[in-house]
Amino acid sequence: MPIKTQNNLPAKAILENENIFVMDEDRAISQNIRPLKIAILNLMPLKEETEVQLLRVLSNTPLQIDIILLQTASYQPTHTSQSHLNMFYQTFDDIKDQKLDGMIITGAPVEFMDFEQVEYWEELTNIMEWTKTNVTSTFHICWGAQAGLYYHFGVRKIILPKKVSGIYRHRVNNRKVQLVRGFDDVFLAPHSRNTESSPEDIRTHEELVVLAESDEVGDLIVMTKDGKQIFVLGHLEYDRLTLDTEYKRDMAKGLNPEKPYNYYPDDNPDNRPLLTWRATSDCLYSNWLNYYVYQTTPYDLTKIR
Ligand SMILES: CC(=O)SCCNC(=O)CCNC(=O)[C@H](O)C(C)(C)COP(=O)(O)OP(=O)(O)OC[C@H]1O[C@@H](n2cnc3c(N)ncnc32)[C@H](O)[C@@H]1OP(=O)(O)O
Ligand SMILES: N[C@@H](CCO)C(=O)O
Repeated sequence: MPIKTQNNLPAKAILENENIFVMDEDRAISQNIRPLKIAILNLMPLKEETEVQLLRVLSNTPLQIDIILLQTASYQPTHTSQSHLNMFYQTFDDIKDQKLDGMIITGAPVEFMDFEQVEYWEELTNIMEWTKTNVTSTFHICWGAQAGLYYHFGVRKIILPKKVSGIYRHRVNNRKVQLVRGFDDVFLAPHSRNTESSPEDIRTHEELVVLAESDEVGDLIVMTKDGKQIFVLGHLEYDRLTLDTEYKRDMAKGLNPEKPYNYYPDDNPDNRPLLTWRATSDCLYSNWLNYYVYQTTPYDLTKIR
């Protein structure tokens, strides 16, 4: 660490309570290194929750990170207060003349729409196109990953017969690749989605490599061979209770959801879920920041190609 954000960002206080923001500004300045510039295009409706989750995983490295929070301009979010957005968020227009070391494009609950129906699709595709020349490595999550695979590689999105929700077992296909260095042969990771990116389309594209997959729910980690684009089709950033909240929300709506798989002790929703994916999540984000961002990015950002 440390992560540099505006001091009054609520996520900062939450993570300080977890002892995450451990280095003070004076020490950070005395280190005399260039902080990494990482933008988070936050497409999730519960933006503050996502901020906490992503800042937590990004903070598990010795690197200094400057965070830029981005919202869409062509779609105005409705579940995050305007004052929070005004205070902490910028739009693509504000930063498009900069170069960045890394960018994260989050998930979004728009799976059932065709990509082109999503109100900010044109803006998102402009951003994705821009990342190819202005960002060292871009990390896409869940719907953001499906959208990136579709935009960059034409990988189709397929609606599943029923929602995938739970903690699934995955295997690593090639542990020598740096993104999964330090992973165990098998590991657990959350998924929460009603769609998947076509496994056939992914496998027929020679630029794409599948690094981790599950017999039950398919692909989890896909990347381009050059590491410039990472696609994570699950939610390793999720908190202990995120799937629980989604399940109980859908119960309350009368949607009769299935219990998240392999999640509650004794499969009983009254029991506190065990956190079984945090070490993997920390390892994945640290590997990304280290090998695909820090070791790859030029000291002079204008030299990104
Ligand atoms: C597949 C994945 O990537 S998983 C990630 C998504 N998961 C989550 O977001 C989990 C948390 N979300 C939730 O629990 C719910 O979405 C809630 C409770 C926040 C809101 O649910 P509802 O009120 O039923 O949905 P609502 O119709 O208001 O739209 C929800 C979100 O869908 C998105 N959305 C809806 N319509 C559109 C549209 N036409 N274009 C673009 N985005 C849209 C927006 O992100 C919207 O939230 P926002 O306006 O705050 O950005
Ligand atoms: N994670 C999402 C899936 C829907 O896009 C939810 O259950 O809210």
